Amino acid sequence: MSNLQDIKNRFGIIGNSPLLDRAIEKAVQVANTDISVLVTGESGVGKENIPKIIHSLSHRKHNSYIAVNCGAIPEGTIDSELFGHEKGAFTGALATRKGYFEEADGGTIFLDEVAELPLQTQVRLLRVLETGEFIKVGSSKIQKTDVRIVAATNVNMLEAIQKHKFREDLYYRLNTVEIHLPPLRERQEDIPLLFRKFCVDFAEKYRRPPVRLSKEAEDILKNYRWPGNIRQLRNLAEQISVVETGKEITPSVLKLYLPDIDKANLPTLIPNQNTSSADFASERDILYKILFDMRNDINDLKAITLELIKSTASGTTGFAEENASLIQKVFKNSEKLQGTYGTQNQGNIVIKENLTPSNPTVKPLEIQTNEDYEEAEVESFDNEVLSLEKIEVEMIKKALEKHNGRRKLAAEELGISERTLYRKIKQYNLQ
Ligand SMILES: Nc1ncnc2c1ncn2[C@@H]1O[C@H](COP(=O)(O)OP(=O)(O)OP(=O)(O)O)[C@@H](O)[C@H]1O
Repeated sequence: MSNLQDIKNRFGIIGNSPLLDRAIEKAVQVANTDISVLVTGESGVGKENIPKIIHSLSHRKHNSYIAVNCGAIPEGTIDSELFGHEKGAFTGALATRKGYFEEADGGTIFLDEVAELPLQTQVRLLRVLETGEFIKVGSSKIQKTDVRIVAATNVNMLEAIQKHKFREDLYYRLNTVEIHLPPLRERQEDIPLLFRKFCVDFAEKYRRPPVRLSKEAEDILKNYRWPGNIRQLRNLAEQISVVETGKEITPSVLKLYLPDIDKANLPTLIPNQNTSSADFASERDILYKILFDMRNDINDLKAITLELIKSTASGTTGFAEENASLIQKVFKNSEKLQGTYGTQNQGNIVIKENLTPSNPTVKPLEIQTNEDYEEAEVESFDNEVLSLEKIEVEMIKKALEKHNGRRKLAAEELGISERTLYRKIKQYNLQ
């Protein structure tokens, strides 16, 4: 199959812009070679489609296609994930395990967010690219694999090289052919097409009448900057399809949803007469921080419990001595946490869900103080308190919405690393 429209249909790609067509044509041309391809373009432009096209039109199509998000794998385990490990290579390596490069022998590996690879992994990757050789973690045996690599990035690689975050030699090996996907603002003609298609899909999914777009609203969509690209357009179409069901979308409706025109989708705090807006901002920051600290402590506690279970099961003693530092860390932190609550908020912080009229799927947070808490009706209040996990999901969604899907900025706002954010997006299936 090589007809452009057939390929678009097969992979659900919407759009007729010459820049998009050029990218797909290039993917078709290189598919049947083993050349390494680097797919570049901003976040949300549809880079994931390109390696799929390449694999399915290549002679490797009957073998494995493995997509790996390099940004989502913790640094400590990425070598083992990619190249495998021997039994006993590290604590927890209970058996020998194949890595993706061994699993994908004869097939294709898509390395998404390749710029996130740690430097030591870049060295291993360069070796696979040059010789097809790799060594499992904890082994000295050289193994061979025959894998086609397609990588993707939304960062400026030359800048990453300059900052010594990415190896220059690896960049040139990966970038034998570059396929660039244009940002949505450079594909204006595709915007109404994409929007309509997404709205029809969501109307079907949610069993509602589809919305219609007025000519004026269409012009606004075409001239908007779309910093989050197609991902942002898709999210917008979903929100509108659910909330404005069956309506004609006019500029005034549309403006409610475009984040840099209307900030209504950000978390809102219940105003307290004596509090300035600067205080609200810092209170929100403190809340973010407390929530993420709490989450980390819970994970540490889980680790201790697991160790405890294991040592009980195997009948070994000395658990407390062996884990003294971990135990100390967890309990020190929890004291700190109680102190923080006590001084910052003098009691309970209660977080409630609330629906906005403009968007019932987006739930801004309200923060209540102790006084409010005493006034609240306990029964209904119990139902409204969010679980920690739900709060975390909401926080992440808000931060992503606020920054139009730009994970770097969202991670900065949340006070977590980009890598942690990638993991959480995957964990909660947020994008
Ligand atoms: N041409 C297109 N037609 C229809 N849907 C598209 C198109 N391009 C992208 N999408 C959709 O947009 C969303 C984002 O695409 P994708 O995940 O491939 O972006 P990306 O460039 O890999 O982003 P990131 O760099 O953040 O990983 C996906 O839901 C995808 O299905």
